Amino acid sequence: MKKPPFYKSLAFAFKGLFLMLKNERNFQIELIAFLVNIGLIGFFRINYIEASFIILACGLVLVAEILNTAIEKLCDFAEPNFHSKIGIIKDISASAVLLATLFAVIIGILIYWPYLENLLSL
Ligand SMILES: Nc1ncnc2c1ncn2[C@@H]1O[C@H](COP(=O)(O)OP(=O)(O)OP(=O)(O)O)[C@@H](O)[C@H]1O
Repeated sequence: MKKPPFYKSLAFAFKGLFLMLKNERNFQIELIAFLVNIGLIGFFRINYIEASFIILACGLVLVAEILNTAIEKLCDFAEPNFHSKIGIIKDISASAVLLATLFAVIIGILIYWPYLENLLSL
């Protein structure tokens, strides 16, 4: 099969992103969390390095959610009925999102804490 040109591959990827935005509730929530963080970065005037860590942590959660959704869809396609192996694959896939979220929360606490203390002590 002939490889599609680069711009078409890009268009397919954007189509995938659009489908995530339109159909996946968890992805929508995580995107809102990312936007809230962008607001907090502006509000607290967080420095560039710390802001980069927050953006990276949020980005990893979103990427993990996309991969988890792709694996879930592949599972549903391969085995539409209940199957214990499918359950294990889906649980492991979901654990990637959980772990990325836990690390993002830890990073958030470590970075925002001094700014919060500063705000509350004024
Ligand atoms: N075909 C299946 N066979 C066995 N267990 C399944 C199957 N489908 C789902 N499960 C179990 O139910 C859980 C939830 O699966 P589901 O596909 O609904 O994902 P989800 O986490 O609810 O994601 P989303 O909210 O994106 O749909 C899985 O982690 C798995 O434990």
